[in-house]
Amino acid sequence: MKVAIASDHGGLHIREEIKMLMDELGISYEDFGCECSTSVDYPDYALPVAEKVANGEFDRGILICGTGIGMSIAANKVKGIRCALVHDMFTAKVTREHNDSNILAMGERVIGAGLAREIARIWLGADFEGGRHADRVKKITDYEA
Ligand SMILES: O=C(CO)[C@H](O)[C@H](O)[C@H](O)COP(=O)(O)O
Repeated sequence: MKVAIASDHGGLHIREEIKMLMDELGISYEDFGCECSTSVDYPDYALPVAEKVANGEFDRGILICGTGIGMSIAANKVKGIRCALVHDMFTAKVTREHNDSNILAMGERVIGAGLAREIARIWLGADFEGGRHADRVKKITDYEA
């Protein structure tokens, strides 16, 4: 699995934590910034990552900002993206199993690095169940088309 990861200035610390986790898990990733701790605009990071996942260059994406909301709103504008904003471990699992989410968004001003790490670990390891959930996801992709 190849993961594209990015954050704005509000998500720098969790981004580093998730990169350490992926190193430990042997998951290949590319970091698309931001490079600085000064203020940047989350769409400049969410949209390129979402496009790289949508076009198949990467299998999954992880986006972090202050709340995760801006990143998720922007990413979900890209056709083919199902970005889930997650701040608990139950939802991390179910959004993979039921929604086949291909981008995970989290907010560093909402949860700590330890919980973010567990959420990412669960989300990266969970599989789509298909079946009735595939019919529901297809209704979304049909609408997009
Ligand atoms: O988009 C967001 C809010 O939904 C993100 O949390 C941003 O990180 C946040 O808006 C940045 O705020 P700042 O006051 O410019 O640091």
